[in-house]
This record gives sequence, C-alpha cells and structure tokens, in this order.
Amino acid sequence: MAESLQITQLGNPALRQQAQFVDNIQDKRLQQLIDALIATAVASNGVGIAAPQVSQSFRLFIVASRPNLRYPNAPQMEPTAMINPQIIAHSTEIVKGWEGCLSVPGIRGLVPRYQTIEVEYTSRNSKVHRQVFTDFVARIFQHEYDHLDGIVFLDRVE
Ligand SMILES: O=C(NO)N[C@@H](Cc1ccccc1)C(=O)O
Ligand SMILES: [Zn+2]
Repeated sequence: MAESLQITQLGNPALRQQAQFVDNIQDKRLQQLIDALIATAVASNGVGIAAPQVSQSFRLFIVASRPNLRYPNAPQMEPTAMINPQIIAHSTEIVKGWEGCLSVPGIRGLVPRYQTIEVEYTSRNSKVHRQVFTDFVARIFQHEYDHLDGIVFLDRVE
C-alpha cells in the first residue's frame, strides 16, 4: 500500500486551482499518484478524494464508497480512479444530502446535488467508461468533480 499524503486544507490556494487535463495516464508518476490518493482516502476513512486535495492540479479523483463510521449506509464499491471525468447528462431532480470534506474537517453541510448523473471518465488502464450513478455515489462524484474546478461543498450550501 502506498503511503498516504497530507491533505490540503481550506484556505490553501492550491485547493482553489483549476485542475489540468491528464495527458499521459500511463506515466509512472501519475500511476503512483493514483496509488497514493487511494491510500490517503482509505487512511482518512474517506469515500472519495480529488488530486487538488493533495495539491496536485490534475483532473483526477478517486471514488471509494464503502460503509464506514462516517457514512454507515454508503454502498460498497472498489476504489475507482476517474481521470478526465465529465458529466454527460443529469436528472432534473435535485436532492439535498449531508456532505463533509477531508479538506474542511469537522464541518458538515446540506448540499443540493443532481439525483442521477451520466458520466464519462478514463480509468487507470486508459479504458474509457460511460456510466450512470445515482444517490450517494452520484453525490460523491459531483463533490469530487467540483474540486477539479476549485469548488468546495461549502460553496453550494444554501
Ligand atoms: O473530501 C472528500 N472528497 O473530496 N471526501 C469526502 C467525500 C464525500 C463526498 C460527498 C458526500 C460525503 C463525503 C469524505 O468525507 O470522504
Ligand atoms: Zn472534498
């Protein structure tokens, strides 16, 4: 298991950068960053983490939903690296749900998100995926996707 990295906190400008498109997915350093992000999410009991949260301004995040103390009813899934992700379509339905952020410790907020989204992303083996996510996994995706544009959940709390 790779070592986990220090998480950039709110107030650090690195969290507000516009992250850059990933050109070479097979680059060794990028693959090591993916391993470190997964280790960091697991070590922090997170269900997701985005590269800007370790001050790496790449359009890359991990979605790692699994039931844990912080989100006991989270669905179980394999931690998945999503590279150059896009939201292709979304439901009109919007639902509010509680979110936290590893970069904003100790604070939760009620955040409106699309209930269902159709997404496209490239996985770490350079395969392009198109999938539909709903409810909590859709929420995590939208939360991480925001980080790639320097947006944090507090910006969306009504
Ligand atoms: O800070 C992050 N990811 O950026 N991690 C959050 C992700 C998250 C997203 C949406 C709802 C709940 C939780 C976490 O608490 O694991
Ligand atoms: Zn976050």
